[in-house]
Amino acid sequence: METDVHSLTTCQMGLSSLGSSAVMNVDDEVEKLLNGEGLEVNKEFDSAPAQVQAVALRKTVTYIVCAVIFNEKNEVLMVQEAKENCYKKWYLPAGRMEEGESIVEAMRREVKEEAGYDCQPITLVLVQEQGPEWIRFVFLAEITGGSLKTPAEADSESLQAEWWDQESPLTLRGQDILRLISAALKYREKPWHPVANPIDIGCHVIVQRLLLTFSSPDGTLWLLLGNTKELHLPLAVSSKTHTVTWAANRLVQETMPSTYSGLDVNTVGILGLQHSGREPGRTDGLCMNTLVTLEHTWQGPHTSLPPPVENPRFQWNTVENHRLREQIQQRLTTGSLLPVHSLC
Ligand SMILES: CC(C)=CCC/C(C)=C/CC/C(C)=C/COP(=O)(O)OP(=O)(O)O
Ligand SMILES: [Mg+2]
Repeated sequence: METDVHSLTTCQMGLSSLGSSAVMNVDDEVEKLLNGEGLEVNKEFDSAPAQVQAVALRKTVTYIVCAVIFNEKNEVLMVQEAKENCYKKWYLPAGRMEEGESIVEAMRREVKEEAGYDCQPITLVLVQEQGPEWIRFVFLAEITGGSLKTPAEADSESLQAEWWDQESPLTLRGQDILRLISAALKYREKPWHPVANPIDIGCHVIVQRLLLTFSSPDGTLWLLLGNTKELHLPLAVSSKTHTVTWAANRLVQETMPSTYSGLDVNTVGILGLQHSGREPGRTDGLCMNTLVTLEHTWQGPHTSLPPPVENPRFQWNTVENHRLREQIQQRLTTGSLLPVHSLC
């Protein structure tokens, strides 16, 4: 027990109170992420599967983009599919990202091809993932030009587009889009998280940068930091066999193995999503900057403190900078973050 207390006392030196450049670096990283900015992805990861290979679009990863666009009557833009397996069924403008595209370019291309309109993103409203093989990016977007695709313009991309009042009967290609429409409508009615559009920073793998927090009952806020070279927010690479957000669990498992089974790791949402697809095979990855909470699943004598770190490459630090602490706590209590749904 003494070891625990000692290690925690050592760690109670706060970010700012240390005053070193290493700590300033973390404050700086946190500040940028809270502002929705990105950070370059260092190639040295803090947690990764045994083999880390660059992901390749359409080979090891499929990104799907999807747009929810409303008109002034709150009708939603729908497209009638031309593909054999869903012929004449209706869906949101959506499709697979192509090599060399950014996420926004892919979304705009799909809307143009399938619905006839030019558009621009308002914000991402939802990211869904089924592990690193399938990730779907859902935008709330608005029209900037073009015209509704008519049946006379039918081609292999779609048969036509229409505005749907969401009540008239319509044969849908999949019920999955109802959740996407609701997410976009909720944001349109009340923008409940800051605008979150992709940040143009390339990465070769699918990785999470973690703002991994522990909150003590007295209001102390702790961050788990990597300490190799300089203190930094940990980077956890996803593995093929799990959901993308499971990488946070692996990092906790590796860092606090004795207590892991009594801990709850919860990815609350995304602060920013980094991607640049310009160099196929080299920048097909992405980095999700996520806000994650760690909690004890039961309450006991020592559960007001973060679980002891058993791996020398990591440490807990308290957030001493008041402004940063309040901002993180506010984002945690209001849940004002881009949601990420892990579907398997
Ligand atoms: C993470 C997650 C929810 C993944 C599953 C998404 C999903 C329902 C995939 C199946 C359908 C699919 C491949 C849509 C792509 O759009 P499309 O078939 O319209 O592609 P295209 O326009 O490029 O032909
Ligand atoms: Mg499509």
